[in-house]
Amino acid sequence: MNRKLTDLPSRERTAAMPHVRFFTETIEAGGISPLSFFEAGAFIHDSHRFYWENASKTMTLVGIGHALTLTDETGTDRFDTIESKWKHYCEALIKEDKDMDPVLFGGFSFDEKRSSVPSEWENFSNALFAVPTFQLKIENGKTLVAINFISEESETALQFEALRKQRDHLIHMAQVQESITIAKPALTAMEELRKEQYLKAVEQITKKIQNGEAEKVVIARKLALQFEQPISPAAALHSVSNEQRDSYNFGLENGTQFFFGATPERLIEIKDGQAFSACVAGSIKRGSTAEQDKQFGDELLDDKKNREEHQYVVDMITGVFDSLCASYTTATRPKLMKVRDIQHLHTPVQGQLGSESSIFQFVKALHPTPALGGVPTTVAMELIRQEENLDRGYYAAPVGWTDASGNGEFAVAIRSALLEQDNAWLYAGGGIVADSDPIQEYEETWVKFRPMLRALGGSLNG
Ligand SMILES: C=C(O[C@H]1C=CC=C(C(=O)O)[C@@H]1O)C(=O)O
Ligand SMILES: [Mg+2]
Repeated sequence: MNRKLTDLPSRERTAAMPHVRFFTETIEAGGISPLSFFEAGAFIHDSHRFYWENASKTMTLVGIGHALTLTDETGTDRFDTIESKWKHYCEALIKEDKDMDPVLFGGFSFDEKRSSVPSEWENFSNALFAVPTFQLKIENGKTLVAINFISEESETALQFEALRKQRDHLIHMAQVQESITIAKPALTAMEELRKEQYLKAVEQITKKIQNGEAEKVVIARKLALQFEQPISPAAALHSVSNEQRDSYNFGLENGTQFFFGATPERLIEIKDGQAFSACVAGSIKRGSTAEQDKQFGDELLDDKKNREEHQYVVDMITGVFDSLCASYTTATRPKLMKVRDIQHLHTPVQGQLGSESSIFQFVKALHPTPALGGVPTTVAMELIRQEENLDRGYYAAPVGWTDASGNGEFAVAIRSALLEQDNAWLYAGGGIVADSDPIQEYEETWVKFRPMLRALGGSLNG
């Protein structure tokens, strides 16, 4: 194989990292349903799968099995840790021109200071990323399947041949045998956890903002759902893929747990030297008629509180682009972003990448944007820890992928849920500013729970 070194800037090898060789081999396959491939993967590599569908529906990724797993226990340096580990492996990559880049897919925790209170997120470290053993990518009408294989050994031909056989079996199952389980088990219980504490927190935070202790703080809350049967991750993905045609639909499997969602909010996309982000903050529900929908949208565009909530996000993201891009452009005023269950104020930002700016540097500089944290960021983070007192886990944090060439895309994992067998935890929050009203913010979180309630079969009426 001709060795093609990736052109990532070389970085001194992390001493503790093993000396490895990173093989990848791509074939073009006939039509494969990504969800059938995901489903078939359960028979080969249960508990180590991922799914990604971009919002524009131009690219779908499915990962089966872990050729490489990267985690972070430090918390504070989780972005740098994953970036340096990934660069180390990329430098060992051996690929031919016909091969697609291996992808690294995963998510980060929202907060480096994890809650000491036991929570459903205990089995998630501060970052969980994987290079899949079998990687399906559907883009530009092409269906590509790659084998990724990392080894410290010199003789790997037999292992690679065995992987080719598994790959062919996986493709055959996905094309011929698997049908997606779309059954939605009946909901047996739904609990609003600590509703009164949430309302109290919004009231307290609003007062603190009025007293000048902060300008904006996002406060979230949680629903706990119980079902008659365990929920199939493939069925959950099948629902969001059909119902949420304008969102990033994602799923990350970790043992018996599955974190998935349908988020409208891009954090950063890097493609061929261009950087793209989206300021999404300020919300109103969809109307029940086209006329009412337009009326609500116009109301949102003219609403002082929501425009203020939105502007904090624009100021912060354009500030990051100013520092990491050679140049950037943005819109002078927000437009409406209408997705299935809600409409938002939306200001896109686009820039020409600066020479040393990587996707992980953007993720580190952007997270948390004021759409998920607040202003000032450090003050808002402390107030979230004190008043919201919820282990957000990977909710509202960056989730997405990058490849060996520095391209990639991350969204923020809102409109999301964590599944474990017959349990589900759903998360939703909202930006609190001086003019916030606790009941209106509470109602807004019900609108944001809708995508996951719809996908899981819960009542949409709050
Ligand atoms: C924090 C959430 O939404 C954020 C993103 C868009 C609009 C928001 C809002 O209007 O409050 C929030 O900043 C969530 O959906 O849980
Ligand atoms: Mg809001």
